[in-house]
Amino acid sequence: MAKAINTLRLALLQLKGSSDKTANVRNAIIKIEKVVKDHQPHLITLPECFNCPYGTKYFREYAEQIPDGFTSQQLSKAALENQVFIVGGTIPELGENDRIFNTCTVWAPSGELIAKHRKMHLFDIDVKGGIRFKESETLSPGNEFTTFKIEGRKIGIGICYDIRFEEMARLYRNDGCEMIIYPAAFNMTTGPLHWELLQRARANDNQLFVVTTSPARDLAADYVAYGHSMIVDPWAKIIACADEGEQTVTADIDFAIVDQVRQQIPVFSQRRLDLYGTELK
Ligand SMILES: O=C(O)CCC(=O)C(=O)O
Repeated sequence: MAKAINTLRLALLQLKGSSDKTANVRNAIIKIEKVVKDHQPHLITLPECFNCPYGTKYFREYAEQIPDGFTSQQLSKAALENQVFIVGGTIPELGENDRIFNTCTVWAPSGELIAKHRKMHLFDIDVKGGIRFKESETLSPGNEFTTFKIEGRKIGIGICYDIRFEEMARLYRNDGCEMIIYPAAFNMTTGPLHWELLQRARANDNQLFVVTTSPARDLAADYVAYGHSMIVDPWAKIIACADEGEQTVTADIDFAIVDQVRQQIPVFSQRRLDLYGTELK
């Protein structure tokens, strides 16, 4: 069996979106080409809803089939031409029975679709004086956990609100993941309160890397994203963080840190599984 790599170069593309799908996808492709030329990453991540405005009234109009739709085809081509893995943020997916999902695709350097995650926990909240959002008005939830391997390292995928559900992250840890990637778009109410906290909590609880990629903040948009795409290591240290604007963040992920933390603070083997547990149904 091939030996797992220790260092993974990661690039997060915090992209500014617009209502023009073709322009949004083209912007992503240009930024992919540039970061590959400048930094040669193994893996590139894109934001939640990077090809459309984030809002329930937009999802059906922008929805595409996967992998036959325009955005999938462009990401597949970009992965192949640039010889890079791409976690393609999310797009509204037109699925079976005319249902729409908020879906993340993962592309290998061969151009092949190697994983697809449909957001499991829909973002339905009503914070008085803050934000009301109800994805379930137009979206259906996914029912599958999603992992993929890159150079021998297992990575789990969640989407934005999924990060609030610690059981999901724990199940990924139980399954051997060393990183969880969440394309995400927090907002100006919950972002300042919970964005960093949740990432550091999931990283600390499960002793793995947590990676988020947000759209850039656009004060003119219906939904103003918080930005601050981030990489948190298994000690819960922030090792890279964007500001609010359109920005590319790169970092070398040292997987040896996963083993160090797990050996030095062995909470995983110290859990009282005789008294409690987190099980996949
Ligand atoms: O959980 C939050 O506060 C934000 C979640 C969100 O924006 C999303 O799921 O798209």
